[in-house]
Amino acid sequence: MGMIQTQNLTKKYGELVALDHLTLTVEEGDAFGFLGPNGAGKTTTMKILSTLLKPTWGEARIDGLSVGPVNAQEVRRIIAYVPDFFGSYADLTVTEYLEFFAASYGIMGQDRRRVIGDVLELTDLTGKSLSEVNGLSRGMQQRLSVARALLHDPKLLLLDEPASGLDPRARVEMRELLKELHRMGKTILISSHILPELSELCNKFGIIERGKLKFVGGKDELLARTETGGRLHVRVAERADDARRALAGLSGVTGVRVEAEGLLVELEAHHPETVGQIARCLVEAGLKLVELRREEASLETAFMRMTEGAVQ
Ligand SMILES: Nc1ncnc2c1ncn2[C@@H]1O[C@H](COP(=O)(O)OP(=O)(O)OP(=O)(O)O)[C@@H](O)[C@H]1O
Repeated sequence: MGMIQTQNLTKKYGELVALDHLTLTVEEGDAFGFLGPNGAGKTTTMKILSTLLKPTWGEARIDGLSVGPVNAQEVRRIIAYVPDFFGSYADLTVTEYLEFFAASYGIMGQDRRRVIGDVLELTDLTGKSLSEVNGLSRGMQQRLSVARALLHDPKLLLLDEPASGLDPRARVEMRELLKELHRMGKTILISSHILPELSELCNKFGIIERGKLKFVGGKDELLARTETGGRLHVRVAERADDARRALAGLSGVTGVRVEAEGLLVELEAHHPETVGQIARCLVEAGLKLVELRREEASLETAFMRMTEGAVQ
């Protein structure tokens, strides 16, 4: 049984079909990257899953429970929704803000103090507990949103573009936090329109465009679906020229260039086994392999091809 299961989930805003028969399963423990251009239907999906919006048609289940008015309270106990905006909270301090939400979940007294201490530590905000929420940086506000979402110890986190508007350092901090939550066993559904943003965290991806699911699968499957294979960065301890000669003859390799950082290997098509063949070839040639890395940009290309850049 999946942690999230949708069946023909459809949402219309008047004539506009924002979500078109979305059938999707996210297993318990997955970090699922939900990708799509602006207006694809990601927020609509998350809002339906978090009981905030009624579908026009179709069904969604969370941990086996049908999402709807009957189970709304139970579903809300299982999930946490982190929207892509942070509201304004007058002059509340970080602790007051968390106390407010903890109280709304019925967490009281000693428990409340302990839980708030725990989520502040996890999100690295302990030092900010007395600061005013409105004075925090955008990165800290996003982490505080996650802290708030964790108060009731949900099984499933629904995160709508949590990295949007963050500077590079804050993005890294957010990513590390989400990786930690995944390691702790939380199931994560995270949306973004930037693929490299998710490629490190997620074990599964779904691509949505104009409300329709275009693809579901792992990173390798995503790459395999595209026409060109992409590029690999290969570094050997020494004798880069010998490595170039050895790899140039390999089937599936269309070009090898020696660059300042190492070798750039162009592949005809992506097969997961090509990477293994390259490693074996270098080792058999007596070369010391230091690094073998797929160029992330090729994932970006995969995404562009898959969605054809069409936006509503
Ligand atoms: N309340 C609404 N009324 C009318 N149309 C809406 C409403 N909410 C969303 N839409 C439309 O539905 C479509 C899907 O929107 P949605 O916000 O789900 O997309 P998204 O993938 O989350 O995009 P973004 O990356 O921009 O947040 C868009 O065309 C949007 O304009």
